[in-house]
This record gives sequence, C-alpha cells and structure tokens, in this order.
Amino acid sequence: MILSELQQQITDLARDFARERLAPGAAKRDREHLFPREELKEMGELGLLGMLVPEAYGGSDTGVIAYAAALEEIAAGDGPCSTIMSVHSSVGCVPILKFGTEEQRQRFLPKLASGEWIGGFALTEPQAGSDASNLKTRARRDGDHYVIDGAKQFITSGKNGNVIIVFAVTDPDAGKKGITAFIVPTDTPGYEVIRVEEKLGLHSTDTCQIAFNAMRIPIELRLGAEGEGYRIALANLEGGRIGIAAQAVGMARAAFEAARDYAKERMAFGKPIFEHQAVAFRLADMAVRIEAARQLVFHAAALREAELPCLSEASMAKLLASEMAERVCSDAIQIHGGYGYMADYPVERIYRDVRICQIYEGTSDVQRMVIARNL
Ligand SMILES: CC(C)(COP(=O)(O)OP(=O)(O)OC[C@H]1O[C@@H](n2cnc3c(N)ncnc32)[C@H](O)[C@@H]1OP(=O)(O)O)[C@@H](O)C(=O)NCCC(=O)NCCSC(=O)CCS(=O)O
Repeated sequence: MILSELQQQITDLARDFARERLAPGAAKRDREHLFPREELKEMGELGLLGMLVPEAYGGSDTGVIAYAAALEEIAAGDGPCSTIMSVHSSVGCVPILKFGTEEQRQRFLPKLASGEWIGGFALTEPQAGSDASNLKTRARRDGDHYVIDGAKQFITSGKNGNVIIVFAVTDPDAGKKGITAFIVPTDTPGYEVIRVEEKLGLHSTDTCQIAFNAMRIPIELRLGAEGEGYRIALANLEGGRIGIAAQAVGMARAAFEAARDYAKERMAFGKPIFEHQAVAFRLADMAVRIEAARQLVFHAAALREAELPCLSEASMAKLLASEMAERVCSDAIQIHGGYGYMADYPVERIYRDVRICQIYEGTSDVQRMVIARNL
C-alpha cells in the first residue's frame, strides 16, 4: 500500500520518536520492569494516543491506516509501549466513541486522547479466555447504580491505567445477551489490583489480575444498552486485532534490522556473514514475510477505516503477523548465533516480547475459528 502524504508524515513522526525516545531506554525498562510513564506522556503530546479519536473530542483523528503504520513504528522502538498504545486506543477509546453517550464521550475521550488518562479493556476472566462469553463477573442493579462483583485476568494497564471497559453479566439467564459493558474509573472504591503478573516479556507493561468487590458504578457509566456488552466486546476486538498485528510487524522488523546490521559486521570465514548465502537468503525470507504481513495489516486497516466489514481480514492479519513475527525473531537470534541468546542484544528481548501476540486479544486458534466460520 502507498501511504498518503499525511499518513507518511505521521509514520515518520512515530518512527523518529520511537528511534530517539523509545528504543534507547527499552532494555533498561525491560530489565527493571519500569512503566513508561514519561514516554506515554510524550506520545500523548504528539497525538499518538488519540489517533482513533475525532478532533472534536481532543483526538488527532488520523484514521486506522495511519494508526497501524504508527503502531508498527512504536513497536519497532519498544514493544511494551506499542501494547499500551494499542489496548488504550483500539479497545479503550473506541468503545466509548462508538457506543458511548455524548456525555460519556465528552467526559472521557479528551483525557484519554491526550494521554492524561490511559485506557484498558477487561473481558477475560480466570476461567473465561477464548470462551469469552462464559463470564462470572456479575453486575446487579441497585437504584441508580450497578453493584459489580467478580475478577478479571490479564488486564493490560490494570494498575497504571485510569479507565477500563469492563464486561459483566447483568442477566444470568440470557447467555451472551445478558452481558453488559461499563466504563470503570480505576479509582472507584471496590476496584482492587490483586496482583501484577510476572511474565516472559513485555516487562514494562502491567498485566493485572483485578477484582471488583461490591464496586458501585452509576448507571451513567453503563456503556450501551443492557445486554449489548458481548457485541461491543467482539466488535472492538476486531479493531484491536489489527493493532496487535501491526505491533507484531513492528517487532519483527526491529529484530530483522538488528540481524541484518549484525550480519553486515560480523566476520566469519574471512568475510561478513551477510556475504554467506545461507545468511543472506534467511534475511531475504524474513523481509518477504514481514512485507506480506504488513500488507495484510494495511488491507484490514483500510477496510476498517472505510467502515466495511473486516472481521475475517482482521483475524487473518493477526494470525499471519503474530506467527510470522515469532519465526522472524527466532531467525534473527539464529543469525546472531550465541550472542542472540544473550540479554546484551535486543533480539533476545524482542523474541520474548513478541510471543504474546499469538495469544492476547484472541489466540491463533480463535483467529482460525473466526476465519473458518466465514469461509
Ligand atoms: C471464539 C469467539 C469468536 C466465539 O464467538 P461467539 O460464537 O461467542 O460469538 P457470536 O455468537 O458469533 O457473536 C455474538 C454476538 O456478537 C456479534 N458479533 C460478533 N462479532 C462481531 C463483530 N466483529 N462486530 C459486531 N458484532 C459482532 C454477533 O453478531 C452476535 O450478536 P447477535 O447474537 O447476532 O445479535 C469469541 O468468543 C472470541 O472472539 N473469543 C476470544 C476473546 C478474546 O479475544 N479475548 C481477549 C480479550 S482481551 C482482554 O480481556 C484483556 C487483555 S488486554 O489487555 O488486551
């Protein structure tokens, strides 16, 4: 896809920021598990956290294609920052924009778009991951409030975020039609972070188990109608999956570039290893795979930007990009030889960070299920 002049300018801005401000500190943040608070603030100031939000609500309203391109750049600089950006934008801001009342949009979107607040999305529960409608969290109406009890699992920004879209059962007899969405400020009494998970990668994001203990949410913070929650969740995950696919492409590209540069410097048998056909061909295959996945991401993004159906295309992009990315990152380690396995080189970290792209916002098998249903 050829980007428009404006889309290219936005991409260049994200690339420069990622190279200058994100990449240099990525290893330290990973090692010390540091949340990128200052970096996110700067991303907000550049308009990178409000790309899917209209200007009327304080966003930069760049469209989905520019968003995917920028997300690839941010991911190439620092995977964790791209995770926070993707969750915040696709499944934090967009549900409020698409399903919120005017009052909800005015109240939440400007602060989310500026990065003053970070958004999140809480569908998954300890017993309900791929089987997303099997929720146990309950929301019971009590006058002009709902009282919410339950637990959520693997919630990005569950501790450091400010506003989380929460899904709970309001009618246990209605199955999928008994699920309702709520906008939950994380300073609400009864919102409790049970633990921040230790994980393989993405060390500078907070992935949390959270609990709701008699948490009272006013009816003004119900998102959409009662019973509309599952549809809201799936409709937004469709967009979220394009974001995860874009970040997988970005991380794969960073690993590829590190391997290419290393191969041009590292000498073996009297010449740079890049001049050995086995290495050059491996790099060529990596470049082809990255480009193929990128084009699938842009195709899904273009459909979504045009407000055309893209359920299958979003799943195809996520499936291909996330599986491609693990393979490319593994190849990048291989090209580095023993050094690639060491924490001194970025490919070790990127390989750990990228693995989750095959799992969160729908596993590869869920993507295959969605694609197969539409064949
Ligand atoms: C595995 C699943 C795809 C199975 O889905 P279902 O079979 O349960 O869903 P359906 O019966 O097909 O649909 C229910 C309902 O929603 C409407 N729908 C479905 N998709 C869309 C869409 N894209 N846009 C709009 N509406 C949609 C559909 O028409 C039905 O409505 P009607 O009954 O027709 O009125 C699904 O369960 C699935 O995707 N599972 C994976 C869940 C997942 O990705 N979880 C990760 C969540 S991320 C999180 O919680 C935190 C982690 S983070 O911080 O990112």
